[in-house]
Amino acid sequence: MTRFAPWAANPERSKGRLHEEQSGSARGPRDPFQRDRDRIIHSISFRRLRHKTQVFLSPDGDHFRVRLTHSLEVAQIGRTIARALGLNEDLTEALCLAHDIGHPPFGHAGEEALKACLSAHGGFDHNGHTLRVLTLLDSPYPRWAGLNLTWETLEGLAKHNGPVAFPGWALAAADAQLPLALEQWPSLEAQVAALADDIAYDNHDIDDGLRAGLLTLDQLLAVPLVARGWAAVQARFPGIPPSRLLGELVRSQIGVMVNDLIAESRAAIGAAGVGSVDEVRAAGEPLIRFSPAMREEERALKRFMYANLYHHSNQRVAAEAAQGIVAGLFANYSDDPLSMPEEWRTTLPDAEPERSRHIADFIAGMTDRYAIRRYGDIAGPLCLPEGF
Ligand SMILES: Nc1nc2c(ncn2[C@H]2C[C@H](O)[C@@H](COP(=O)(O)OP(=O)(O)OP(=O)(O)O)O2)c(=O)[nH]1
Repeated sequence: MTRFAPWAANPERSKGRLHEEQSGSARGPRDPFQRDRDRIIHSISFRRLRHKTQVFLSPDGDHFRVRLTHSLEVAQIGRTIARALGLNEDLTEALCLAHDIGHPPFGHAGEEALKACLSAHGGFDHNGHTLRVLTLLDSPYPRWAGLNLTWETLEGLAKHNGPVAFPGWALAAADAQLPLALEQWPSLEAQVAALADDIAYDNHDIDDGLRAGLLTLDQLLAVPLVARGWAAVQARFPGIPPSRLLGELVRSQIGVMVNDLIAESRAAIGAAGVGSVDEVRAAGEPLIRFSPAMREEERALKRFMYANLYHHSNQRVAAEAAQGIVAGLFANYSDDPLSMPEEWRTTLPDAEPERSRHIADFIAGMTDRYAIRRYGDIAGPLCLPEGF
């Protein structure tokens, strides 16, 4: 008897890997999606996420999220939703853990800078770069480049934001290697990973924003979802000082969003009558979703967070400095490739666009602190603005 609902991705029916591998029990009794999850956890690019920006650049404070802790929180939320809906938890977890592996140093600021550096050579985006890292750059195996993940894991990462009409350079290259049906919706496991991502950062960014002193509770109460949650928390804990209730506010808001998503998605799956993952892909709409009311409230929360935290003046100044570092590294390595480490300079292609892409691959793999160090080697000691 199968352990999964009929609409779940079933490892026994995986479409397989680009390079055939011997099955067998030599590496433990694990199915293909468990092995993908484990490959990601053991990869160098996953470990580097511990020093990559989530919101706060190269944070000094040990309590702020970075891409690694964010990915772990996404995976926790994703597994909860997957289990409630009878989905494959291992595939969901693999997708949640890997979804940000393509992020360059300094988060969105670093991404914008690399996009500009590569504007004449196909651009840069972190989702496409995730595929490039996992299919080409991170290569721990003797016989092929990349982690040789299953089709389902690559599909889910390629379509993290749904069907892709116009794949960017890196995604198109991965799709040419192993066609990923980019025009279709991905599995429900991938759809869960995408919304678990939103639930995680909507909430942990509130927590970090308050901790950093860039957000205040009074400001946040202008957001209807938060105001309702705060009233409920206060009613449950009368007489407790507000500072002791902030953690409870964030915790309970995650629960409210997760419960809404599970109820709405269960109803959507039932109404669509899908009986297989192929029918999920052909459904023509996402079946993992918030209720219309929660979707509106979540969008309002995001608008608030962009205006008040992500684009806060402190953040903007720090982001400009980060962009200067990434652009400076790119310009330096373009002019003087010999200043790259041996493994990068000896494999540098002569012709464009491969040459610039190679330099961008090196920079995108850097952690925040490594990028700061390399830039310091080139430009001398750095005076970084507040917010770094
Ligand atoms: N400091 C700062 N953080 C930002 C900015 N834009 C987004 N973030 C943060 C907020 C969230 O913690 C996180 C969301 O970005 P992600 O790359 O993880 O997700 P996004 O929805 O942008 O793309 P994705 O779903 O991965 O395709 O990054 C920004 O302009 N400045």
